[in-house]
Amino acid sequence: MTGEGLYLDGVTVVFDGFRALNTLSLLVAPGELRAVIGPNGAGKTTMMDVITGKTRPVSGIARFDGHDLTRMEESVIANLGIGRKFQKPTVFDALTVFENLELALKAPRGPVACLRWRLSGAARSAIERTAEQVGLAERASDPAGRLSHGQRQWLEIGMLLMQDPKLVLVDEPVAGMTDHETAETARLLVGIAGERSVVVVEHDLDFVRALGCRVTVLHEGTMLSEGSIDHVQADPRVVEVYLGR
Ligand SMILES: Nc1ncnc2c1ncn2[C@@H]1O[C@H](COP(=O)(O)OP(=O)(O)OP(=O)(O)O)[C@@H](O)[C@H]1O
Repeated sequence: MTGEGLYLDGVTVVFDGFRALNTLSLLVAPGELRAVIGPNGAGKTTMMDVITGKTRPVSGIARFDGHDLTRMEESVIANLGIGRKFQKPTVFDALTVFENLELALKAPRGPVACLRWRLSGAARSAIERTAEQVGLAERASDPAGRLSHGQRQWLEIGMLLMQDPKLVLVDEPVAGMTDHETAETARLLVGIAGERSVVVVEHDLDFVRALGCRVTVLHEGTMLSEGSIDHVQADPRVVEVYLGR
């Protein structure tokens, strides 16, 4: 992997005089998997919003592979290769798993281009590879509407992967999942990092432990602690504001 990765330094976001982010700094290396935890209102969503260009900081640096994210439109940032998965999946229930992945594939745009668009062998293999990667190869011809809650989340992660992103942001992926699905999701996310950076916001600490990655704890819009899950769980400041509650 080449490039600078994600670089936030001194990022401050103010809503009506309230500092939702307060000089937040965060470095995520190319290929790194990072978990972000913190109490409600800590600024996790706002941080993701700054990275995708939805929210503008009043000060600080936000860069991805050297590109200044604070000056780019959301669509331009998406085209840089930053993909975001929200909590609620947006898959098409009537289409099969394969068709959902096909739709998400970078295809030529415009009506004429679409008419000429035929699924090439390479595209088909990419779809099959992704279905395998997200544990849905056996379900490729089933309508997405028949998938379980967890499988739908994986399909949406697969749809993001079809765009070949360099950075994937994932918001509370295991909320509402069974224990088995949660364990599988950890395995899936570990598997997709390496080729790309992955930032996961999550409250479920058993799941975060299963990710086996560096953990950043946010509190009141800034970084409170960072390190292995054992390190942050033993940090008295983290216990006081988050774990001890
Ligand atoms: N558009 C907005 N206008 C005003 N205040 C906002 C806005 N968006 C977020 N905030 C405030 O900023 C703070 C940080 O919110 P944020 O949603 O980023 O926290 P979070 O860590 O994602 O919380 P949660 O775990 O509950 O999702 C909160 O106090 C929230 O009320």
